[in-house]
Amino acid sequence: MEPAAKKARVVPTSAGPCIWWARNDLRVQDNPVLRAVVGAALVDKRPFAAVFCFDPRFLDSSPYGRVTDPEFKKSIPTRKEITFSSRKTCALRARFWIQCVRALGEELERRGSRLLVCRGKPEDVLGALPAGSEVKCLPEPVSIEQTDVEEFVRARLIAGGSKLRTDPGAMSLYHPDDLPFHPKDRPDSYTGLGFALGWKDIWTSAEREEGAAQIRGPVPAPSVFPRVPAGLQLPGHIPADVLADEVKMLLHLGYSQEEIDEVQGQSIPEGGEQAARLWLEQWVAEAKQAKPPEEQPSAVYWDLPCAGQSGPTKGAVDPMQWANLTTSLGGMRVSCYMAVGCITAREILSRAAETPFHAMAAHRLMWREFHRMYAIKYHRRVAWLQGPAKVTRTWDQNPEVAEKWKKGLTGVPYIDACQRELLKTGWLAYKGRKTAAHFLVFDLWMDWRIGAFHDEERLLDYDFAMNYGNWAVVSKIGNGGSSAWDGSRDFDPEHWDLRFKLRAEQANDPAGEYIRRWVPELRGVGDKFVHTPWLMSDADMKECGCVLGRDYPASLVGPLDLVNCSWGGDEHPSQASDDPSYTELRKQLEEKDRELAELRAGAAK
Ligand SMILES: Cc1cc2nc3c(=O)[nH]c(=O)nc-3n(C[C@H](O)[C@H](O)[C@H](O)COP(=O)(O)OP(=O)(O)OC[C@H]3O[C@@H](n4cnc5c(N)ncnc54)[C@H](O)[C@@H]3O)c2cc1C
Repeated sequence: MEPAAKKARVVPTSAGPCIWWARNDLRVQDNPVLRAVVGAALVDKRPFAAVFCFDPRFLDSSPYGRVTDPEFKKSIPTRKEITFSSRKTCALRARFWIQCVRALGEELERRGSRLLVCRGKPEDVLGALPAGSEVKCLPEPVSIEQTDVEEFVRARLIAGGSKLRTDPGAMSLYHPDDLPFHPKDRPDSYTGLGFALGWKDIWTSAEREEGAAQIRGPVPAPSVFPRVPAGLQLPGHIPADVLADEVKMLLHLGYSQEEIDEVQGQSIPEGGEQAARLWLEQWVAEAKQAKPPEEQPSAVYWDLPCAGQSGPTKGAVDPMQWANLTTSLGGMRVSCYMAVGCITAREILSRAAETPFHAMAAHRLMWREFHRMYAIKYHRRVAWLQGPAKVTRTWDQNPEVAEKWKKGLTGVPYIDACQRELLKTGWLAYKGRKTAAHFLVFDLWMDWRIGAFHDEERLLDYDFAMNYGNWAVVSKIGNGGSSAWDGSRDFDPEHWDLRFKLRAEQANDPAGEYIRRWVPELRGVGDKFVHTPWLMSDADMKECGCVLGRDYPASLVGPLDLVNCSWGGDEHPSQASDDPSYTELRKQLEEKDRELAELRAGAAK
C-alpha cells in the first residue's frame, strides 16, 4: 500500500494529472518521491505520468557558472562572465544518461505506466501541462542552477493554475527531518559531522551510538500505478524511434557527428536501475569472498596535504593503490549510478553491511553526505573562485596550459595517464582525480575552476556537490577554520607534495603499468624512466624511440627529483639514500636539469 498523504488534500474539481518530474532519481525502487506522487494519484483517483526533460542548458557549451542566469540578473554585482571552453555535459555522459532514461521508461512501461521524455527547459515542458496538474519532484538544494530551475518551474506552474511540490526523497543518506541540526549549522569538519550523527568513529568503524540519527531503510517500488492520462502532449516530446537510437538521440541533443563518432567506440557501464543493482550485487558477492581491509596487501601510502594528512607510511593499506582498484577494496564504482539516481546511498549501505567492507562503505558514503551538506550550506559560494573561505590568491588562467592539462600533455607521466583515462572512459579513481587536481592548482598555479569545469564536462559520475566539494578540498578554498577544509595553506614552490605523491606511485607501480596503459608514447620507455622520462639521456631516448619534446612533451614543471623527497623531516620510507641506483639517478638529474629547462621553454612557446 502506498503511503497516505500527510495532510488532508484539497483536490480542485478540475484536477489535472499527477506528474512525477524525474530528475536525478531515475529509478522505481527506493524512490520515496515516486511513491508519494503515485500514492496521491491513487487516493485522488487522478491519472499519473512521469516526465523527464533533457535540458539544453545543461548540455551545451556555456560560460562557467550559472547557465540559469545568463544575464546575471540574480547574481552579485561584481560577477563577470568567464569562458573556460568546456561543455556542461560531454557526449559520453549524455550517452549514459540516455541509457538510464530509456531504462526507466521501459521499467515504467512494464509496470503499466509511462515516461514522457522531452528535450526542452523543464519550465517550458511542464509549464504546458493542463491547469490543475500537480507536479512532484526531488529538489536539488546542493546546486544553485538546479534550485533556479525549480523556481522557474514553480512560477510557470502556478501561472498556469498548477502546482509544484517537492520531497527530499532518498538523494541523501539522511532525511533532513532526521538530522539533529539545521542544515545551515552542520559541523564543518568531517569528524565532527560523524560524531553529531552518532557514528562512533566514522573514519574506521560502521558502529553507531545508541540514539544515533536514523538512516531510513530503502522503500519498495509502488505496487500499483494509476492510469496514464489520455492524450497528454508536451512540447519537445522525443519520438520513440529517436529515443531508442543512441546516435539519433545524441544528434537530437545537439552533439556533432564528430563528438558522436568519438564516443560510440568508448566503453561505459550499462546505464539504468537494473544494471546498477546488478553491479552492486556483483560487488557484494565479490566483497563477501575478499579478505577484510586490514589483511589486504600493503603499499606505500602517501596522501596529498589537502584535508589533514600525516607523513608517508610504509606497509599501510592503501585502498586506492592502483593494483587495488580492480578489487572490492578499491571501491564500488557506483558513483555514476548514484549521480543519476539509479541506486541510492541507503540501499548501498544496507547491502555493504553484509560484507567485511561495511566500515569502508560507510566512511565513503559519509564523505558524499558531507559534501552534500557543504553544498547546501554554502550554496552559490561553492562555485566562487575564492570559495566560502574567501581565499585570496593569484590564479593563472593560461588557456594553453589548461589545454595541456585537460588533454594529458603535461609531460608528467602519472598526471597524463590520469587525465587521459578520464577522457577515454569518463572515470578516474579518487586519488587520480585528487592528484591531477592538486597538480593543476599547486604546481601549475591555475584557477581551480578550470579543472572543476573540465571534470563537470567529462566525469560520468559528475555531481555538483561531489565535484565542487572535492575541488574545494583540494584547492583549500573551503570554509577554513579548524576543520577538514583547513589543511595547510602553505605554498610549495619545490613541488615536494607532488614529488612525494609521484614517488609513492613509482614505489607501488615500479613498471609503470598504469602509465603504459594510458600513455602509449611511453610504452617503449624502460621501467627505470617510465615515471621520470626527463632522466633519460639522448642515447636512452633514441634507443626506446621516445624523444622528449618530440614524441612526448617535456614536463611543464621541469624535471622532478623523485629521489630526494622528504616531507616535514620524514624520509620517504621507500627512499634508500644509499641505494646506488638512486645515487646514479641523482647525478643524471643534475646533468639533465639545464637541458630540460631549455626543452620546457621551447615547448611552452
Ligand atoms: C577533484 C575531484 C572531483 C570529484 N568529482 C566527483 C563527482 O563529480 N562525482 C562523484 O560522485 N564523486 C566525485 N569525486 C569523489 C570520488 O572520486 C568519487 O566519488 C569516487 O572515486 C567514486 O568511486 P566509487 O564509486 O568506486 O567510490 P567508493 O570509493 O566505492 O565510494 C562509494 C561512494 O561513496 C561516495 N564517495 C566516495 N569518496 C567520496 C569523496 N571523496 N567525495 C564524495 N563522495 C565520495 C561516492 O558516492 C561513491 O560512489 C571527486 C573527487 C575529486 C578529488
